[in-house]
Amino acid sequence: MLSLQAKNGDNTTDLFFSGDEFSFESKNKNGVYLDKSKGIRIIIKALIPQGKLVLKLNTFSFDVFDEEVAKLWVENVNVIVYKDAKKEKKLKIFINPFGGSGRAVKIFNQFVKPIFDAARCKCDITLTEYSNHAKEIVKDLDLKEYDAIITASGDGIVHEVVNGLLSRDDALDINIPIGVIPTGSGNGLSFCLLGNDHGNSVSHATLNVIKGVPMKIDVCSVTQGNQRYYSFMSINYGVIADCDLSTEHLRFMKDFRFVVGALQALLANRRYGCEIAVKIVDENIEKIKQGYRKAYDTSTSCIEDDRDKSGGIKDKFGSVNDPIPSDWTVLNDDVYIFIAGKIPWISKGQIVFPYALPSDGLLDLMVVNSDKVSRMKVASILTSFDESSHINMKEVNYYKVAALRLTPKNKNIGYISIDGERVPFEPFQVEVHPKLINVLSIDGKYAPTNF
Ligand SMILES: Nc1ncnc2c1ncn2[C@@H]1O[C@H](COP(=O)(O)OP(=O)(O)OP(=O)(O)O)[C@@H](O)[C@H]1O
Repeated sequence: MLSLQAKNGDNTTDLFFSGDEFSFESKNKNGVYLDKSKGIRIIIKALIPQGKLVLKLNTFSFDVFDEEVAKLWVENVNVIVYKDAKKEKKLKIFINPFGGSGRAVKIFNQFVKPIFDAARCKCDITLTEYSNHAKEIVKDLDLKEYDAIITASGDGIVHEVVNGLLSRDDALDINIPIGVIPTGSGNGLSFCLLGNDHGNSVSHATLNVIKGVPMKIDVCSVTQGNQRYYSFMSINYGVIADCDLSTEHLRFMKDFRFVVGALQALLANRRYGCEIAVKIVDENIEKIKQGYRKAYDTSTSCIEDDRDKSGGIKDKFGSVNDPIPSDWTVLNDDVYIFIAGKIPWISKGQIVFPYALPSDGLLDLMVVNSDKVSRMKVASILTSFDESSHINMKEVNYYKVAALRLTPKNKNIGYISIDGERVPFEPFQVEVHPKLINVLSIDGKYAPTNF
């Protein structure tokens, strides 16, 4: 990232330059001033790669003697740098001071804020004070005041922001994008946007916010009892839900807590009884793989948004309280793993759904039945997500579905989680709503999963 300033008398000129890693700012009266006859000094603030994982903010300057040439150069560079992205964004930022290992505020002030300042973004910051605080604020936020809502947190605050936006009366007309700065322990959405190497890098994530444009993504509606939740990431029952929710007290371990959770669940030999009913669209893994590749290469994954916008968000398959539609398939087995999701990564190195697409109108579902599967095999499935080799294992059932319902059978064995947040241990139904939310993305895609 570069930040340029040019000064000529007291008039500042908007100067921006960058290749892939640059953005700019013009300078105020404190900038170094060269007399007009001597030219213009251009100050460049650049995000320079430092090693593989971090971008570091540096400042350079050079003098230009012809003001017109300087302006032209800067204007052209500006177009290259920002492309369609809005410059100097006004950001509503939520920081969860207790997310991840509890260092979000320090990380934000030290590494994120200086980059936003260099790019002249305006930051309106709220430190979340309790669970659902961000959701409450977003529900009543004057969205016209901002260009994006940013979470400096894990996926929990993203979930709150999504739910806050979609519980508004104007939910179907909302275009404000969400940007993510990964300071939580999971950070699944950040990995989807930035890939495995940079998903935990706050400097890359900040650059993604600065230079990102809105990208539409699907969101799932989940009905449970008389409640409705929205899920952008995953819905979990079985070992993976246990990994997350039984280890909340181990947050200091960062993502290693998920390993501890898996060991606990397997040693306890828990079986998770349930009935799963699904509206299957595809269950042939080769066809699913080809569909993903084609959609990814040609960017044709988006289904048309032809929803009727009157009367808010409507579930076309009804709710969990309705009879199961007759064309759904009922899988009546106990499971070790049940996870349905809309995004490839659920946390660092955990590419559970390598064929998930942001806006194909479908949910990816993975089920591992507990019949005839050893605990060793479950352990090997859980440790295969980094290379997504689980999709080739015969014990793993991978589906593309439009909707599903899960009814737990054994009372209170395990947890049910939506985007990592615990919900009551009761039946739930999920369906996908295409293109409901925008996220900021530089290239309009999730990172490739390469599998
Ligand atoms: N001040 C607060 N006190 C207690 N809980 C909070 C506070 N602010 C937010 N929360 C809750 O903390 C939970 C976790 O938030 P967040 O996603 O930021 O971190 P994380 O759990 O470390 O990351 P991940 O969800 O990816 O594992 C959310 O459910 C949110 O509602």
